[in-house]
Amino acid sequence: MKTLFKNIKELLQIRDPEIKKVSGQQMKELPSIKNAWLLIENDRILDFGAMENLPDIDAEEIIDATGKIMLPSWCDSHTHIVYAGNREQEFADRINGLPYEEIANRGGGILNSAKTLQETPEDEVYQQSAARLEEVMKLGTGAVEIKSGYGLTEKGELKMLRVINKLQENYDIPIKSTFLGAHAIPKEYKSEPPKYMDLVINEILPKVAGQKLAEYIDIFCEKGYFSVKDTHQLLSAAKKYGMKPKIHVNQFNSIGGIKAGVDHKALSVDHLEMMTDEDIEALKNTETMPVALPSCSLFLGIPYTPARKILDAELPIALATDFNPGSTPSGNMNLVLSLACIKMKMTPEEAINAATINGAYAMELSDQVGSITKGKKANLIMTKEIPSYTFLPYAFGSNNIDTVFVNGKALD
Ligand SMILES: N=CN[C@@H](CCC(=O)O)C(=O)O
Ligand SMILES: [Zn+2]
Repeated sequence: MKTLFKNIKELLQIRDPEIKKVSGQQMKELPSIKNAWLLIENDRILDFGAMENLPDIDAEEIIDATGKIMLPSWCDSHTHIVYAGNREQEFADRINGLPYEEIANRGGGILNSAKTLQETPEDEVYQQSAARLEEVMKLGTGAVEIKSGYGLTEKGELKMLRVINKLQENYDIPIKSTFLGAHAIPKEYKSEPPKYMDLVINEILPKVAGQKLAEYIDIFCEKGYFSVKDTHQLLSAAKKYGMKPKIHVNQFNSIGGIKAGVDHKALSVDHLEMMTDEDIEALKNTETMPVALPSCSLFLGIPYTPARKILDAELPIALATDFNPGSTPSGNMNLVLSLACIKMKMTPEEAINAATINGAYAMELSDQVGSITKGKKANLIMTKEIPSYTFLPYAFGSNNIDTVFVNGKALD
């Protein structure tokens, strides 16, 4: 089945197949064709070009995209979409002056979500998570990473990862699975944290790997959570199973997590709200993608990742949502794009690159999604009639998407 899109106002993010990510100055450029056509066959991009050179094409379906912009779907490389219940009470507590750290110290936060997850039947966790996945797909997300980390017991962690696997089976977008057993130290291990690390490394990790439930390993490397030493220990253990690191670092403090991630050839280091010059240096000449999560900064009222400092160092950046019940109860990549421009001073071109091709890189999906490239998946966004692509981050809070295509099919 061939579908031809005609009269596209602008077709964005056209890349050669060998481009896997863009960095620094390169991020200022967003290659495009104005007044374009795009041909897809079944689930793949077949060809594209300028309307003035439109060849004779025999397509079963023709879609007139006059006034509309088309681009690859968002690639959200950091989420915790699988969880149970919500934490709106903590949201109200924070408004009343209780800090996020204090809520966590009182057994709320991640431990609160872990309790709910453990008490919720697997099917119910699946239903709640599937609803969130469908919501973000309609908002234009065409590839996503999902972490465990609200189980914090062998049973709970495996339950979460099975739910992620079931989502992978039942949904058509690429979904990557990450094991985040080292997300917080459960209450019963508070006096002996090394024993929890022992459980994660020697009991849970081998089962996760044995059952092939996750491709990546994650840890919350942060004061009060897990140390740099824990990080080295876990990442070394995971390497034996071929699991690459994608880790939570520098959210509240810079304690050496970035260097640890880079030493273990992390695919990505995520959060990065607190960045020292040494952290920037550690990222230079590496293959590790820095990932910023501006919706988390908005929701918690913490600093935004210093994007300009990172880009000025000629490093790349990817943007992701961090969708989770505690620090970011939103999986809206369109809002992420706006926040990146408004609060992190990224240009619209930089933000779109960060949310597409660089997001794909941070999930090792550059050969499938993240750009308009022949042979890539037809996971696409067609906007409403808008004046320019800058309107997308500019008109924050509005839904400017007309239709989302997954594997070439329009979502209803
Ligand atoms: N920072 C660590 N983990 C999550 C938040 C978890 C929660 O509060 O439930 C994050 O990425 O923001
Ligand atoms: Zn996170």
